[in-house]
Amino acid sequence: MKISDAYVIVTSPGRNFVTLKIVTESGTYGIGDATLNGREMAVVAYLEEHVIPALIGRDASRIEDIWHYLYRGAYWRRGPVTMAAVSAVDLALWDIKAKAAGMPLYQLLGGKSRERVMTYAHCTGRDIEGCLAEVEKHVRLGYRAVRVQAGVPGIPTIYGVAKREGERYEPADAELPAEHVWSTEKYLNHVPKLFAAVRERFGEELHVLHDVHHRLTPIEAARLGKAVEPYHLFWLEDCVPAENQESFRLIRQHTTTPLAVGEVFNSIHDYRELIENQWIDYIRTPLSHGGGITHMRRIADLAGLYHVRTGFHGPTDLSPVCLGAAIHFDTWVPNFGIQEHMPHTPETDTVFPHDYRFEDGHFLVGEAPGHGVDIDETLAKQYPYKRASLPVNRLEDGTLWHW
Ligand SMILES: O=C(O)C(=O)C[C@H](O)[C@H](O)CO
Ligand SMILES: [Mg+2]
Repeated sequence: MKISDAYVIVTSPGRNFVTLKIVTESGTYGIGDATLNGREMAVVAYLEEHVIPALIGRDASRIEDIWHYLYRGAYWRRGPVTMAAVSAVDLALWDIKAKAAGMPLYQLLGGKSRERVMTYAHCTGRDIEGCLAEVEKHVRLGYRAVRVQAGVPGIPTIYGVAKREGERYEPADAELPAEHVWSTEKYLNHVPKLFAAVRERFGEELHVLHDVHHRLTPIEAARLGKAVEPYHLFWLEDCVPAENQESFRLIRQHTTTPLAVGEVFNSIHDYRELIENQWIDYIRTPLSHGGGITHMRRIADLAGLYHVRTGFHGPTDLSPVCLGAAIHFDTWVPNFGIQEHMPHTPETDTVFPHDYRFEDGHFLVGEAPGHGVDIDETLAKQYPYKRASLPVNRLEDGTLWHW
């Protein structure tokens, strides 16, 4: 199964996506997602200049060897650009292997551990009432789990909240980074009221999640975790920037609120202390940033030893290729927790035909050989790349903060 061709497709059906296609001599091909939101073209250059020339002629069935060849061969190791490129190759090769075996990917991984994959929806509002209206809508659509984010009085633009009621939230909305303003005190004083309102309106059973998006210090995160314990969140996500894994020791000492982390991680080494010390409850790294199936299953296995479960990142900036592969992984992985779901635009869904389905708050895996997602290359050409950046955050006095 020699690799005879490989190329990158950049398309922007509503937002930018980078897709790697690997073709073998027999004509069987696989595709992988290489999208790194706001830094897309860095991965394109990495793949075209450094990876594709080294792939041609290699045996596509040797996934493990190719993974180590690309990881060790770069010498520099890890990092989001390298790992997005390695992930795309890995996803495309698993797609090829499963197609060659005539099996859906979950079968190659070890078969089904569950019938369906629970997913959570994004519910956002300019204020608490607006957010509750979105929760109501999503509960009616069948979701058992919702992520709630609401505007905070005194903070003009905040992470996770769409500009207008009913609109989709898309953070990479400007060519150069938009500047937002952040106040920790205003946020901390307001946000527990949101969870109180959700519990009062929707009762105890609904799973409620929230993303702090890296904005607090450890002691502030501890205060928030403690304050929201009566509302028993499914998880509190990215409550602090997590480069310093040790900071989770302090948070954990103070609160029983479950913690999720890792959407910006790309290696098992980013997680080791967090998992081994049982400081977190959910791992968030998507397959397209964490080294593909080959590396993410090692992280999931390590996590499983410590009762830590998966809760893969699934915003619109990961393409349907990543989501499709994730649904296979979620269907197999023994320590599954939940899968994030932010629906793609109809244009994106047409550029990437797929066989996964959403039904009653869950994803159902498809039975097509491979990961079940393809790309319509002719249609993709109609949506050229547009530069788009994620925002930055400043404190009210102008100090640059975490976005
Ligand atoms: O979906 C989430 O949990 C996010 O935090 C989304 C991120 O802001 C987004 O992926 C940044 O590119
Ligand atoms: Mg997040």
